[in-house]
This record gives sequence, structure tokens and C-alpha cells, in this order.
Amino acid sequence: MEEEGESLEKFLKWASKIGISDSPSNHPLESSSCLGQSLCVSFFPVSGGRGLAAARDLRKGELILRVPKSALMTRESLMKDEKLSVAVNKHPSLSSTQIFTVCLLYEMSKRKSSWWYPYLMQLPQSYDTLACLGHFETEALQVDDAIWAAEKATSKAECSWVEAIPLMKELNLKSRTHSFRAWLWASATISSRTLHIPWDDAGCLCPVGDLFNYDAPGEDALDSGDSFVTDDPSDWRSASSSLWNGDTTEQYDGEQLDVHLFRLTDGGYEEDVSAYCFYARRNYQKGEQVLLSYGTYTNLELLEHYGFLLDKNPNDKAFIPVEPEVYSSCSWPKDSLYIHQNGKPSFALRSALRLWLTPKNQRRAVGHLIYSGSQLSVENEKIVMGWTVKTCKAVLKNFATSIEEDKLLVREINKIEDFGRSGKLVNVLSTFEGEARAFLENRCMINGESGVKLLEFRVIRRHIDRWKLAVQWRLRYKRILADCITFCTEIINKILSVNGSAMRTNTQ
Ligand SMILES: C[S@@+](CC[C@H](N)C(=O)[O-])C[C@H]1O[C@@H](n2cnc3c(N)ncnc32)[C@H](O)[C@@H]1O
Repeated sequence: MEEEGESLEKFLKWASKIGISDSPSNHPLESSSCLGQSLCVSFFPVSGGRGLAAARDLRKGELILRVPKSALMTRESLMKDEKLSVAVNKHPSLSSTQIFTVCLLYEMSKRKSSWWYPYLMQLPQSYDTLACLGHFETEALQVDDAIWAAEKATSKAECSWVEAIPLMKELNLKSRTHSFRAWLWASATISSRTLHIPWDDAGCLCPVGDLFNYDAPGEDALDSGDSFVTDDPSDWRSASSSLWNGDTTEQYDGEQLDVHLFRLTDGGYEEDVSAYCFYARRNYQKGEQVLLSYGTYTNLELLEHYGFLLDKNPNDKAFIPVEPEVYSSCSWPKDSLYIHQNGKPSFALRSALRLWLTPKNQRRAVGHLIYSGSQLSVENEKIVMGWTVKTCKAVLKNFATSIEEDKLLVREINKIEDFGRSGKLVNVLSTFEGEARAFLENRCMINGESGVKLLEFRVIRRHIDRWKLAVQWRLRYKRILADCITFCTEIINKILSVNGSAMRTNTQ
């Protein structure tokens, strides 16, 4: 721990020397640390671990950190190394991100002789992004779409690694540095830590600037909170704007997002001062964690690019299976048909279902009502809500575990972690059953009969973290569906009660 503290201190000193500063003044005094005037490094156990805290009260919009261009790690800056640059130029088919990944591994291989050594030592040793999940954790996601996304992330990483091997061999990288494990580490470093810069789509690594943890943007702006009849069409546009570079969300090109609405105020590269500048997005009290928005992400996207998720994510979505005819009978893109994190079906999902559940010969006549978001009839609305309830119930019933069981499992995972920390996992193996028991036997190699523990806690801990993320993710998904059932049932009851009283009024 002391070593970690020493290494951090050296890093902050190095950062100060290369011009990184949190001073509110444009001409900061020479200091032994780049922090202390606006920010300080702190630990936030439930919101990102290591992060940056306000060193004093900060006002919204204040400049809180400046990182000069010369301190940004980019392909360009790393390729000042001639050997690297000559080798890279012989492989023009590699993508900018593949090249940046090789550059990072090459720089790591220099160890203490690297100019970036103090920074490289601060990078995490492992990540929990989707591509890093093993088979057990991937299966623990339970939802087919999520399992598919994890498998795709791994196979994509494997393909880009295979393509880059010839370059890494040419650079004489040791087998450990050009292994798939090393590649996953470097790719996850780039995916979770690079910032957007205008001159290179691979982005840049920004020492100190990459210590800000994440907060979701625009809770109010993005959560349409759509009322029953007049929905906000913004929910069927793919809202995606990011200063962080890991954002690969595809934009719905039919209906371009009003980027100004979602423009993030946290910071960006500023040409006039040749520096990455970060601003306080709101007022902060001394000691509070200062957060950045990396962009708009669902929990699955956060897992994919950053290896974490939020328990309360205003941008989370759940997709449910719908008949192919629902897609073909409307012009909304597939990814706009989802359920909001608060359980409300999206504008597009509701509208598409209204159309699909209208007899075919009447669809043309109601098209204008559908696209304006209006209800067609009380009967149609009841059928739409009923179909949604039935589908959500069927999806929930199909899972191997219920919401309650998943909640219990999260508690068991916490217990496993505690027992593992105190070295008592082997003794308590028999007290666990089902998925927890399977995890201990398959992932931690704890054999029930011989009671032999084969993996050290450091490795077990990594598996636990990833498995817990997968279980938390599926629990969030299931809760969205359960909330959707409640929401739609309330609507049906409202319709029934209004209709009932209308009928009573008519017969009186
Ligand atoms: C840019 S780094 C932020 C600094 C990082 N905590 C560190 O110690 O280097 C992004 C990573 O921090 C973690 N992180 C950021 N925000 C988080 C949050 N709100 N909750 C949990 N983890 C978070 C994730 O591991 C993510 O990949």
C-alpha cells in the first residue's frame, strides 16, 4: 500500500513537471504535485474506486484541470520512436486503434526506460470489460443479447489481436507482451481511458485527466419520462455524444440528434491553449467526488467499454423479443424498440406495437396517428399493454433464476469475497449451492472432496468481480421488465376504471 502511495506521489510530481496543473490560474507556480489546488486523488469504494475529489469548494464551469498537448499519450507521440514508426508504417491495413494498442504494449515493454513510466505504473492491472469475461461470467449474464455481445466483444478482440501479431513480432515484443491477455489489457486500457481528440480517431491517453470517474449525463434531458399519450420522440433517437473516446454507439442516421441539447460541458481539447481542459460540470463541496460524463451509455455498453455499470443509470434500456413482423410493419429502427430503465416502453416500441396490433387492413388509415404518438383506441391500448405484460412475464419466467434469487446471489457473492479475503473459502464450500457452488468449483478450482484451493485470492477476486457484474447486470435487466409489468398493468387498470365509469355514466 505504501508502495502504491509512493508511486502515486512520484506520478503527480512527474505530471507537474510536464505541465499538468489543477491551478485555477493560467500561470501556475511551480509545485511538487500537479494537484492540490482544485483536486486531489481519493478513493470512492462504491463509485469507481480511485478518483478525483474537490480539494476546495468548486463552482460550476470552473477550470479544474489542464493537461498540455505534450503530456497526452497519442499514436503520434509514441511513434516518435523510430523503430516503432518504421515497423508500423509497414502495416497500413491495421486500424488506428490496433496501432495505438501495439504502441501502448511496445511502450510498456520498455519498462523503466520509458519516458511514460510514472504514468504507465498508474494504469490498472486488469479490467472487467465484456471482452475480458470468461465463459462462466458470460453465461451468468443470462440474457441472450448480452451473452452475444460478450462473445462478440471477445471474438472481435481476438481478430484484431491476430491481425496485429506480425507487427508485434517484428517489434520483437516478448511473447508475454504480445499474448492475447496483454492485448486484452491494452485494448481495455484504450477503450476505458482514452479521450476524444480532433486529430486522431484512436483518441489519447490523458495522464491525471483519466482519473475522473463517470456520472451519467443529462438525467433530466435524456429520461423522456414520457407521459401516456404525448411521448417525447427524443427517446427513439440514439443519444450519443461523448468526449470519452470509447463510445462506439451507432447513431440513428435518419433522425440526427440535436447535439447541442446533449453537449457535455465537462471539457475537451482546446486548440487555442493546446491543452485538454476539464471544467466542473456543477458546484462541488470540498471532499466530494468530481465526476465526468464519458457519454450516454446503457449498462451493457458501460460494461462493454468500461467494465462497470450503474445501479441507477438514467440511460439504461431493456430489449424484449418481438415478432419480426413488428419491425417490418414500422419504420423505426430495431434499437429504438426498448423499455426505459423506469419500466416505460419507449415511444417507438409503444407506437410499433399499436400499429402491429391493428388489423392489417386498417393500418394504412391509422399511420398518421401512430407516428404522432397518439393512442388509436382504448381497445388497442389495452391489447398493447396486455401484450407487453405477457411478453415481459414470459421472458422473466424463462430465466434460470428469479429477481429474488439474484438478489440473494449478490449477497452470497459478497460473502464469498469476504471468505476468500480471510482465506476460509475451502472450509465453507459445502454451505454454498447452485450457481455459487458451481462458481467456486469451476472458477476458483476448489475441489469439494479434497478441499484443495488451487487459485490464489488475487485471481479469485478478479473472477468474483466479473461474475458479480454479470449477476448485477441481469438483475437490473429483470427489474426493468418487472417495472414494465407494473407500469403496463397500471395503465390497463386505469383504462378499465375509466371505461367502467363511462359505461356506468351511459347506463345511468
Ligand atoms: C477513466 S478511468 C477512471 C479512473 C479509475 N477509477 C482509476 O482508478 O484509474 C475509468 C474506469 O474507472 C471505473 N469507473 C469510473 N466510473 C465509475 C463508476 N461510476 N462506478 C464504478 N466504476 C467506475 C471503471 O473501471 C472505468 O473503466
